[in-house]
Amino acid sequence: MGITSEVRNEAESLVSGTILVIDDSPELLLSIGATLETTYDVHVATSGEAGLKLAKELHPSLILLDIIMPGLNGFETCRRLRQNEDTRDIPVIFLTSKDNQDDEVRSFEVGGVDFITKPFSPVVLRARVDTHVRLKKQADTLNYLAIRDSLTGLFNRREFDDRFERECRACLRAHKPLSVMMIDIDYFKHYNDSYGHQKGDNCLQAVADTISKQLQRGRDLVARYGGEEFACLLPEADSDSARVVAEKIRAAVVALAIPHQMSQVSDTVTISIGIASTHNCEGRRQELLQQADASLYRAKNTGRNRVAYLLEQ
Ligand SMILES: Nc1nc2c(ncn2[C@@H]2O[C@H](COP(=O)(O)OP(=O)(O)OP(=O)(O)O)[C@@H](O)[C@H]2O)c(=O)[nH]1
Repeated sequence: MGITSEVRNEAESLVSGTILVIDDSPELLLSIGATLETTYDVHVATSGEAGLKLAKELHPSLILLDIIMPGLNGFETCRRLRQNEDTRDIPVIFLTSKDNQDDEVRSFEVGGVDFITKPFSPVVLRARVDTHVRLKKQADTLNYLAIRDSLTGLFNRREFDDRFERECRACLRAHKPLSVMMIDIDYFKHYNDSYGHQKGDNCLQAVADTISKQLQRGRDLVARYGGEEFACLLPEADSDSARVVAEKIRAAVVALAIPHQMSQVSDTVTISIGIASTHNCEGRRQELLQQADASLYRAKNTGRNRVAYLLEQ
């Protein structure tokens, strides 16, 4: 099953997920828990401060947020949730008092998606929570698909370019190096010709998976950059470290031992890798990619199944 159908099934499955309720009233927490616990994993916080902390840890599908609480009130809590990158996309439903239209208007102004009036009807609470959790899952699915390649599940080229730009800025600020690698499967046209396109797709998935597994630092990333070409970004890695990683990736693909009877370098699938590194990527992203490509070209021309690099400049 491909990535697209997997995520679609997930999004269409019965509503479920984690709900965070932020309210200082024990009775209300109990009755909300009793209403939602059969379907959802319900967590509670009794203050805005505790709620902000839990929201970052749990990343819930939805937050139910009381307005009047000691310390941070609901509006301020929501404002802070929206300011934080980790929590800004979590939908918030406010719990408002009956007949307070100002609160209802304000709920939307600070970024709430809905409000429920206290005392609430369990049926209405359930219906609204289900609706917003379902919408959130659909939005997550679309966001996920927008940045992924559907065959391999890796980031797509556009996402690679976006992250490359951000990582360049971060490395510049921290005065750290950065390396990029272009990876290409050797004689892949012959592979398709002799084993068929489906086997070719399986091979691409296996190589993609193997590359991902060799990237161990949290900020390292790999994308499918073209048909049988992958690009890796290694923030804070100089040429020496990038070469170590590249060699590990090359060896791991050899270790897959996928038969390739039409390859002219081996009887199994191999890859070639080109590296470019820099200590100053200011305005040089395109140039770095071209250099990595030029290195890849050299790896191909000097025998394939090898790593070639340009020293950082
Ligand atoms: N199965 C499959 N093949 C693909 C996909 N995308 C690109 N390809 C194939 O990848 C092959 C790339 O071939 P070339 O660029 O000629 O290079 P190569 O045969 O790998 O030779 P070298 O790179 O010089 O070692 C082409 O035959 C494309 O059809 C894909 O999604 N699935």
